[in-house]
Order: sequence, then C-alpha cells, then structure tokens
Amino acid sequence: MKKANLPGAEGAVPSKTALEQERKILLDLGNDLTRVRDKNDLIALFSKRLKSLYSITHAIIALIDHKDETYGAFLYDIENSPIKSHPGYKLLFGQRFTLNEPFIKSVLAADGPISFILEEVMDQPQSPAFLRVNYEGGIREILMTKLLNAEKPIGFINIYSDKAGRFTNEFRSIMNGIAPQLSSAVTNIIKNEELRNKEKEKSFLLEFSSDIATVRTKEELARSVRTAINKLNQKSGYVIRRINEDKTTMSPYVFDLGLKEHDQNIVNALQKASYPINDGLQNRVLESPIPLLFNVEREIQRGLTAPYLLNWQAMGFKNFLGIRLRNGETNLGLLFLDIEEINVPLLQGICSQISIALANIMANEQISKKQEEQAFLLNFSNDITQVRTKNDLQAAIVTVLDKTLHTKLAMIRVIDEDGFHMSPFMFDKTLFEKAKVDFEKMSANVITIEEKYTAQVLASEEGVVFNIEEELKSGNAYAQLWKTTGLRNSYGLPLRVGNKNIGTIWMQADRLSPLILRGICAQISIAIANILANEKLLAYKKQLEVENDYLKEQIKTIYNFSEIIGNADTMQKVYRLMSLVAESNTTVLVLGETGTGKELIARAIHNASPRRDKLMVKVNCAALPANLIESELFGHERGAFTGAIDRRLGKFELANQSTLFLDEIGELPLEAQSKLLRVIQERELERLGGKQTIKVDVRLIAATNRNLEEEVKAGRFRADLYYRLNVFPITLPPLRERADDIEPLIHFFVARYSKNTGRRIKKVTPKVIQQLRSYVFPGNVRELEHLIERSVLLATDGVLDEVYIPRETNAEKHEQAYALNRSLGQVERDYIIDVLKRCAGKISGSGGAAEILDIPGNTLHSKMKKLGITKADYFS
Ligand SMILES: Nc1ncnc2c1ncn2[C@@H]1O[C@H](COP(=O)(O)OP(=O)(O)OP(=O)(O)O)[C@@H](O)[C@H]1O
Repeated sequence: MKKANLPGAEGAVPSKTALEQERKILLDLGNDLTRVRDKNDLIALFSKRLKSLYSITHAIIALIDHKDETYGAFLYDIENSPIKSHPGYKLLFGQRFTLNEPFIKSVLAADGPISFILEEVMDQPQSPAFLRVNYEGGIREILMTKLLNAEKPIGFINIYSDKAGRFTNEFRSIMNGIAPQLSSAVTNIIKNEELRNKEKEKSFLLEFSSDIATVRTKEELARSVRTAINKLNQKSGYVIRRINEDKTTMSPYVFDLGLKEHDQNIVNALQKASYPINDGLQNRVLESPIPLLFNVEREIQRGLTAPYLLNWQAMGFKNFLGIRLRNGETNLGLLFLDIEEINVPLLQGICSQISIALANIMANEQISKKQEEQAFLLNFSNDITQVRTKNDLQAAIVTVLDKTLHTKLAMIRVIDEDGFHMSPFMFDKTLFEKAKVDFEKMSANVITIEEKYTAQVLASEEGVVFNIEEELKSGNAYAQLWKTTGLRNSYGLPLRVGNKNIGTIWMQADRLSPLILRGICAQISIAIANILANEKLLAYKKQLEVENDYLKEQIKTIYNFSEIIGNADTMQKVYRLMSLVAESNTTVLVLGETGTGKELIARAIHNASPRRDKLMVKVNCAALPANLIESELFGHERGAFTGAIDRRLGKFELANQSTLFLDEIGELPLEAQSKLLRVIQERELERLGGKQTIKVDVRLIAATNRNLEEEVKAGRFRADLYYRLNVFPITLPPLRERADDIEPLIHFFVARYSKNTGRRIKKVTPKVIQQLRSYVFPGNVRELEHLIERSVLLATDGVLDEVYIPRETNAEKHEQAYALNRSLGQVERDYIIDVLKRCAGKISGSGGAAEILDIPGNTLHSKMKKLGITKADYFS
C-alpha cells in the first residue's frame, strides 16, 4: 500500500508567518474546542475554521467500538459533503467497519495524521466501502488522524479533499496538534450525550412511572406501555404474558403488534393461546435477571418449536427481547418486545414499572373477583337456604352454576345408608348428549365409594380437578365423555357435613376458583343433607303412622283376652301343649275351624314366651292381594316396583326378636310359600328390590282352618313348607264338641260387652243359655261372641232373655233332614240325650235337663228308662 506523505514530508520548512498562522489557528481552534458541548457545534466549527484556510471538502469523525472491534461515523458534515447525492452515501450511515484490515491498521499504526490517495487504496482487498463511495463522489485524497484518549485510540478524524496532494505539512501539523483537543472534545461530547441520554431516560422513566402509577386496568396498562415504547422511537410490537393459575402455563395479557399489518388468523391464535412455561424460551426469560435478546431464526434453528415463535417467524419478526416481570421474588410473567437495539437499564426500568402496575392490576382483579365471588356465594347461599326438595335444589344449582359460572352439573351422588354404595341423586341428563350415551342409564351403574375416581375425590381435602386433555392421555375412561362438553376441566368434589362424607358432586367447567368450589360444596352439602334428612323424616313419619295404625289395631285385640275360656278335656289338652311349647322358639301350627280361637292361642303362646316384651306381629295371608304378600312379608326398597314410593319394612323385620303370626297360612300363594320357606330355613331375607341380606330372629306361629295335608296332596301347598310349619301342631276343638264351655263363654262375653257398651246385664235367662247350648255354632266361639254382642245391645232392663240364633244354617238343615227321617220315639230319645249332654248330665235341679224340658225330674227318669238312655249315651 502506498501511503501519502507523513507530516512534514511535503514542502520546505514552514515560514515564520506560516508558523504563526498555524499557532493562531491552533489557539483559536483549541479555544473554541473547549467550548464545544454538542456534536453539531464541533462539525460546524471545523467547517468554519478550516475550510476557509485549507482546501478541504468535508470532515467526518468516526468512533471505535472496542467491544466488537469496529468503527463507524459519529459526526457527519452532511451539508458540505460532496458525496451526499451518491447512491451509496445513505448506505454508509450507521455502517460499521472492521478494525481488522490493512488499511485501517496502517492508520492505527501511524504516529500522526496519515493521508491516502483514494485511487490507490480504495480497491485493496478489505478496504472500507466509504473510500470508493467518496472517490466516486469526486474525492481524491483522505487525511486520517487518530483520536486518542489516555493513549488509547477512540476514533478518527477524516478530512477529505477533491484534489490529491492538498494536505500541506502545515495542515498536517495543525491536525496533529489539534488531535488531543479534538479527542477530549469528542470524549466530552460522548460523555455529555451519555449524560443527556441518562437524563432523558430518567425523565422518561419518571414520566412513565407517574403515568403507570395511575394504571388500574389492563387497557390502561396497554395504553401506557404503548406510549412509552413509542417515545423510545420504537413502533415495535410487544406482548405481556401472565403466568396462569396453573403455574405451568402463560397466556398473553396485553398484546400489541405495533404498526405492522398481520394475518388476522395468526393474530387471533396468538391472542388466545396459552403456552407451557418450560418451552425453552419463556423459562429462560423468567430465570434471567437481565433482559435477553433473541433472534427468531436462530432459536428455531436451535430446535425450539414454541408455536408463537413459528408465528413470529411467519409474521416477519427478526429479533425480540424478553424480560421478566416480577413482584418481589415472584415471577408474574414476561414482556416480549420486538426490538433491534437494547438499552438494558432503560428496559429494566420500564419493566419494573410494568411489573408494579401488573401486580397492582392483578391485586385489584383479585380483590374485585373475590368480592364478586363472595357476592355470588352469598346469593347462592340465600337461594339454597330456601331449598327443601330435590327439585328446588336442582333449580338453584342449574341456574347459578350454568348462568353465572358457566359450569355444568354432571352428577351428584350420595352415599347409601350402607356407607358403601352410592346412588345418583341429581344429574343433568342433557350434558352428555353429544356423546350419544344415555346418561340416565349410565348413571344407574352401581358405584361404590371404592370406585377409583370416587375414592380419590372422597379422600381429597378440597376435591380433584381433572384436566380433560391430560385424563384422555392417561386413559381415564370418563375423559372421552367429558370431552364432548367442550369444557376444559372436570371437577370432582366431596360433599361433606362436618367430617362425614355424604357424597360427591361432579361438575364441568373451564375454570373455577378454589373459593367458589369450597363455597358451592359446603352449601350443596348442607342442602343435600337437609333434603335427605327431610326425606328420611317424612319416610319415618309415614312408617311411624303405619306402625302406629298397626299397633293400635294390635292393642285393640291384644288385651282382648284376659283368659281363654273353656274347661273341656279337649281344651285342657290344648293348654298342656301350649305350656309345653311356649318357652321355646319352636314353630307352632294352630289348626281348627274358623272362630275356634286360633289367634287367641297364638297370642297366649307369645305372651307366655320370652319374647312377650315385644309385640306379636300378625299377617293375615288371606287378606292380602297376592302381589303384595311378598312386600308385606319381606318389605321393599324405594322404587322396587310401581307404587313403591318409599322404603318399607316387612312384617318379618317388624317381628324381629318377637313372634310372627301367619294367620290363614293355607291361603298363601305358592310363590310366596317358597320365599317363606327360604326365610324360615335361612333366617335371613332381602327386601324386594334390595341388595342387602337382613338377618332376622323371628318365632313363627302359623294358623289355618284348612286341612293342610289335603292341600299338600292337591298341590296347593308345598310339602316342604308344611313340614317346616307342622313342627308342633295344636288342634282346637269346634265349639259344638265342648258344649259345657258354652255357658262360661256366654258369661264371659256378656261381661265384656256390658262393659264395652255400658249396658249392665245382670242376668242371662236359662232359656237363652239353653237356646245357645242347643245351637251348633258353625262359626264357633266367634259366632257365639257376635250373638252375645248383638243380644246385649238388644237387651232391656239388664236381663238378657233373648238371642237371635240364625235359623237357616246348614247344620240346622242337616239336623232337620235327620229329624224328618226319624220315628217319634227316636226323636224323643235323641232330644233328651242332647239336652242331657248340654246339661252335662245333670237331670234335676237348677240348670238340669228336667228344668229345660219343663217336666218333673221323676218323669224324666222314667222316660229315660223307657227309652233306654244310659250315662254312656250322654257322656260319650
Ligand atoms: N276360648 C276362648 N275364650 C274366650 N274367647 C275366645 C275363645 N276362643 C275364641 N275366642 C274369641 O273368639 C273370637 C275369634 O277367635 P280367633 O280369632 O282367635 O279365632 P280363629 O280360630 O283365629 O278364627 P279364624 O280361623 O276365623 O281366624 C275372638 O274374639 C276370640 O277372642
């Protein structure tokens, strides 16, 4: 490379005047330079002072950046530049040139000003472009002088001339002399500029901070940040992202793409998305105490696939800056700014202001949200306190959840009384319509507290949030169903009263706050507990009414007997058998015609048994419709059959630890017989429609007026059941076979009905007694009782002297028929035997046969002799 002349190399030794002039110029320049504060002043000074004296075109000051070993123009003398119309001129603005090339190295190596003929250097390999541009603009020579600060080069002053060889020694010497002052002027300018910038930054930050201090809403924040960015002469876009409640994702909070036009689809996608924090970019920003500058292409090349990065690439963003926003030690989010240059302190200042504003807004939002939630819960609680029935609750829940919280109720299940199974309590059958499943049917599936997800919910403190997408991935079978609602989460929450789990509630929503969840659960729990208690209360009330009716009915009859009347041998046998069996648990079968006192005997056995403290329970198998017998005996669950509105205990359960009296057992339908047999064998039962087995301890007494053996033969009664029942049979004699018991029974019933009706009957005439004794009583004791009851009502003057015996009974017809076929003697003989029988063989005296027959005792004796009547006849 051919260098131009060094200082002093050209021309002769300067003349005295030249030296003086030079000194003067130097002095003036030096004086002026000390006053220079602004870079414009400096270049103006140069133009003014030097141009008039020396033939130069223009000057430029370039500054070195040692960090990246480059230099570039700092001050231009644009006005005087002869190359300003050159097409390449504008390109030189802001351009940096390397220090690592021979041309500039030679400048740096030179001790003082050094000049170059452009033509010689401009096309050398690596020569800076400005040389050629200047040449093409008519410049021929350049004089470059290093500017030093504490011996270290800080830049150059380049003087240009449109003619070669114009830089005289004098001029070089001036430049050499002026260089130190120029250096310090430049340093001052830089410092000044820095100071001014700092001042500007300060006032900017101050302004920004007072602006942002008034920010209360997201919109105000957006406006304030935009203004600030604009003031920094950045029309760039930015996004403030906030960390979501899940702490694992971030979503755009304030979003402003600047002035550029963008594809609206991309913009929408960017605005709505939420991004995982750990995407290799956001996490880096959050972890970094200083702002980070990223290059979109480079990050993508590094393998990052964050969707927003790809969108930014598509939108033409090149570089962006990421800076975290935090409140104290807590990260709130970050700011991404589309920017080329980075002024770290300024940005940090801006961001700390944004952070404060963001924290304030968030706190504000939280407060107003809390207030809203509290107001909501208050309303909800008001609504729910009115709730008494399931329908009320459903209305309250659906209105509030759906309309106010955009939340759907999927299902409420309550834990059954067994503490294990769970029954659907309430659900929205339309919720999973899109899944094309019959939710109503599905909800009927048996669920227990051990079911996987239910157990998880019941064990949780405040419920479980199932993110539907994640559940899908983990193979949760319900997630497919949940997904069809289009909502993001499924919430399973325990319903509790105190510490007791009473059920679960399942809801679907995008987001629900913990406060709301807790509130809703507590309220619904109480409401459900109330409803259940209410239902139970009603059921109990009903049950009590039924039991009460039943007991009343029982009490009516239970104290009906104070004793069993009758001393006939056949009755004595009955008493013996009763006393033998009463103490045990043995099943007793009481046989006998209708009205012979079978129930009376059954009660007497019960009352003589260890179970006497509990009421005997009676079922009349003939009085029940066939389809209700089973439910009557074994009870039923709610909904077991049409009309089973409530749960009902069966007579077996009612008779637990007592005696169950199965009256008219012969009338029991076959189907019920087999069920009865099972219960007798196993001593346990299941309610109709129930799943639980219930153990019972019941003593059985059955009664029938049928001949069960014949019923078995005819296939109407199960043989096995017969054998089970016929463990200890007691047969009651018909009344007609124990005529002697008739009179005591008459007195017994007269006393009872006198008392009941308030009519005091003092006497029953012998005629009446005789009439009754001679009657056959097909209805046995019950018939006698009814006859007396009626007669008591009809009696006058306290004397029962008439009974209304039915005339046309079959027995009478039979007797009449027999009588018609007999001789008079035979009739007389039969009649006397009969009367004797009824008078227990007593012939004369009061109540004797002679009195009844209204003949003297002697006459009767002789008649008996004549007719051959012996004791054997009337005592048989
Ligand atoms: N020995 C008795 N002493 C007093 N009262 C009796 C006697 N036998 C029966 N009765 C009365 O006669 C009525 C009918 O008796 P009960 O109902 O026990 O007969 P039953 O054999 O069970 O009749 P059914 O076969 O029609 O059910 C009852 O009012 C009962 O109190």
